[in-house]
Amino acid sequence: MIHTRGLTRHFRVKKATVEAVRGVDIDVGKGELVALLGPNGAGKSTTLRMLTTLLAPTSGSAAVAGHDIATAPNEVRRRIGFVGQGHGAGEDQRARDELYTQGLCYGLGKADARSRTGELLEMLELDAAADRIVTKLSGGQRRRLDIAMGLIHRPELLFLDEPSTGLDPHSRANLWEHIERLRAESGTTIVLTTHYLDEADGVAERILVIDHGRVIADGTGDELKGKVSGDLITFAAADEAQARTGAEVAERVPSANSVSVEVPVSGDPEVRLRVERGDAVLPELLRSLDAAGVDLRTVRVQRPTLDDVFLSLTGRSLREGDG
Ligand SMILES: Nc1ncnc2c1ncn2[C@@H]1O[C@H](COP(=O)(O)OP(=O)(O)OP(=O)(O)O)[C@@H](O)[C@H]1O
Repeated sequence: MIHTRGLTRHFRVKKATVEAVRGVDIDVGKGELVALLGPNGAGKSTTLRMLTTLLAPTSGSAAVAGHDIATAPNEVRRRIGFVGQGHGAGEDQRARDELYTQGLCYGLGKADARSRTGELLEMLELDAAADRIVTKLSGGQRRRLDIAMGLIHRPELLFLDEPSTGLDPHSRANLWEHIERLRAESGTTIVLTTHYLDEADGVAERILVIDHGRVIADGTGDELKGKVSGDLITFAAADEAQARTGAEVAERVPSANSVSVEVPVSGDPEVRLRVERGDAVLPELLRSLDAAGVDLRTVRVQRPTLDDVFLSLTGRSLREGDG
């Protein structure tokens, strides 16, 4: 559905060149739900704008929905839907009219535009809001209306640029339910951008991690996390001396690395270590800590997160740029 090779976009800003996207190769198959994950300014939106023919690449090529973005942009546009970061819907129309007009703009006949409008209002649970003026809709309803607008012409491929930004947690969860249902019902291929780790992890089947204009990792959430060295074990001891003894014990765990002791101003001192398989080493570690007389307060084993993945690839936390 998408094949890009060496896709690149530079911007001239005063006398400097901003390399927003630097030689990106992306392959997305039919029916996939793929997230482009990266911090602000990574090049996600610029990539999407090129794939949707809104922006010409500086170099490289891309075929989208079977057509070349440079030589057949109209063919591409006919087959895709794009929901950008702003609102697509106007201000003073009713939601239903907005959708219907959009259908006519895309060349649907009147009867088809009317029935498609009804279908989408139902699918995105906008029935109750259908006769309200667009500006009176809630943030979540407005975003769902944007998505309905992007879907009016039954595109094979839908691009969503940061669809949940600005929504409260409840509306975000609700939006994702709708997107997942839409996919299950229509098989639409979906490519979205996000800088929310939990969203990429929870919703996407495949994640492309983007940083400084390049794809630096590509895989399922589990595959990406599997590349990070191991699980994190954290245990709290009754006092600092015991925590230090605990850290010495932890150092002897065969696969242990990055053993550290953290002594918070309030609360119990903690020992952290990375191990290959947390569940496999925990029984022996607990026995050894007990034998060394460490009075344990709590123990946690955490699988790596996507933030650990990003940290191990870039040396920076994605959360630092999280809005
Ligand atoms: N029209 C433009 N002119 C100049 N520079 C631009 C333009 N559009 C984007 N950039 C720059 O290109 C880089 C990539 O921006 P882009 O918007 O693609 O990032 P992003 O990953 O989508 O970030 P965000 O999550 O903030 O939308 C940034 O440094 C941005 O400032």
